[in-house]
Amino acid sequence: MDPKIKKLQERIALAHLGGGEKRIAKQHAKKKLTARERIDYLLDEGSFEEMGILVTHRTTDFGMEKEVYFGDGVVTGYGTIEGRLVYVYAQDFTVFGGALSETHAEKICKVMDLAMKVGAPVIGLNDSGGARIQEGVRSLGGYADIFYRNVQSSGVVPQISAIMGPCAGGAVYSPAMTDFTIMVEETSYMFVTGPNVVKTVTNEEVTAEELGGASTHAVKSGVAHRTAANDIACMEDIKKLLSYLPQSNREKPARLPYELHDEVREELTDVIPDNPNKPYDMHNVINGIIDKDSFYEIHEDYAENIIVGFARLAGRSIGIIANQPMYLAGVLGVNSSVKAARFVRFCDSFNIPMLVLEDVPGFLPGTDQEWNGIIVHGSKLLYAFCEATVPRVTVITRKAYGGAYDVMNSKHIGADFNFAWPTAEIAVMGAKGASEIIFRKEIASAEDPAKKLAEKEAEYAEKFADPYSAARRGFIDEVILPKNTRRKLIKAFSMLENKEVAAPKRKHGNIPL
Ligand SMILES: CCC(=O)SCCNC(=O)CCNC(=O)[C@H](O)C(C)(C)COP(=O)(O)OP(=O)(O)OC[C@H]1O[C@@H](n2cnc3c(N)ncnc32)[C@H](O)[C@@H]1OP(=O)(O)O
Repeated sequence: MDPKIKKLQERIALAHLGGGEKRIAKQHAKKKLTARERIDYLLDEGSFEEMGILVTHRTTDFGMEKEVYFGDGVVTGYGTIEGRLVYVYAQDFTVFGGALSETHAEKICKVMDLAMKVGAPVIGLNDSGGARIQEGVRSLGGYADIFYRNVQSSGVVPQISAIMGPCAGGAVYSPAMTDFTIMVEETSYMFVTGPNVVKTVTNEEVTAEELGGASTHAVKSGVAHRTAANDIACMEDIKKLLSYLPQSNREKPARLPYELHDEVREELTDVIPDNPNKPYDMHNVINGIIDKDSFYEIHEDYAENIIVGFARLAGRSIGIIANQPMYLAGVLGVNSSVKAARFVRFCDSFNIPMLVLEDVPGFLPGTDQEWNGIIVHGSKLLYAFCEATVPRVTVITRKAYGGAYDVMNSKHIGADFNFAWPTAEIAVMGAKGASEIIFRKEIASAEDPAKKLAEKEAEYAEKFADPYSAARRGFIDEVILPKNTRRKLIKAFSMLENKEVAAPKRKHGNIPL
């Protein structure tokens, strides 16, 4: 063989070996795939084109010149998923524990820059011990170069992070600034400071899993949008998520071919209980409206009083934001407001129409909420809806009370089409609370105050606990039968297909943070 060709082939073979067979075996023993195996599962077969396979680090401190690996601990390049272009980087834990060096960061930045120029998603498969300790500040600079690009790319191309091993210290901020973070159960963790530092500083004893494992971040902090049982499930999940998204903010999401045959859904007729205080599962409403089995939920186990996720409606990708009466009666709180606001902004950035399903008795009262800033956090959701210019449709299924009525995509803040079911109650507050305030004196001076309260409650409910007062003013465009909701929404979103809104000229708004 030509020695020049042999030299190239040897280098490529070495690059494919990463940190060597022993370290690969260690990675497998931890039930983790290697960087290259992950890319193989993620991309269409044979579509991966690697970039920078021969890059090596430039460090000579601490004897590093003797420890050099082709690729320098990260596999980068582009390929396709279901035929659509994506850029990918996968950190290779077998090389210096996937630690990020100056050159490792340069490789990541290169694909991020290309993604911006071309307009295609970036997928980061993170598995790293953090900053390459031997490189000091050069490694920190590399992180900052990535953070800067995360922000420049935000709202331009979708960015998805999979956490498939350690992710600690400053390294956590790149995934946090991407659009979606999916964590692999039991083999991944994310924290700013690990259990040892926590013990030293606060004397708290906590395991890495408790502090920053997948379930902690999916349930308690909301840092993880989804979790996956293992590496392969994680790759499948990324593919599914991408199917709802456009390539960039310059496009609309792809519409799947769909033959209409099931627009009337009788199962929605009885979904609302007779007793207005009885909970029901809003998932039943969602599934009663969307294309079969198309709901992809985000933050499923976090702030469960609101549901957000993607779905398809006659093949069209939509974002759904829905109050969940099963949890805290569907009230808006600090966490649910932030969860929904972030999702609304994502949908708006990427031209994904939004459907709001509303059953909200108001904001969660209490010192905990007030002291944790419900005023600021609740206003994030209001702000996010107000600035959204994508097609926006609301269906009020039951309660729409108080300020929460305004916030949940009311007509007043720019919604395009607002439907209500006959079971809707659109009012300042529930009939009991309202009667206790406005008829206080009458009730107190009555012979039987409880009876009087019940009478007044019924009177108030009769007057306001329905959709008609709002419909008379045009705040509701149409009161519809639940079974026709799907049909009405398909038509409304189709009518809104070419919606355009000219935004005022400004650098950016100042969303309350
Ligand atoms: C932006 C600011 C930051 O990132 S500050 C955070 C800096 N990073 C750290 O403090 C984490 C240091 N590493 C660790 O604690 C452990 O290696 C972790 C990540 C927990 C993994 O443990 P374990 O699965 O047992 O693997 P291990 O320790 O045997 O490591 C595998 C090989 O990787 C290396 N490694 C690891 N981290 C780094 C790093 N940050 N810089 C350079 N090398 C690193 C280890 O030395 C080890 O190498 P080798 O395979 O034994 O040759």
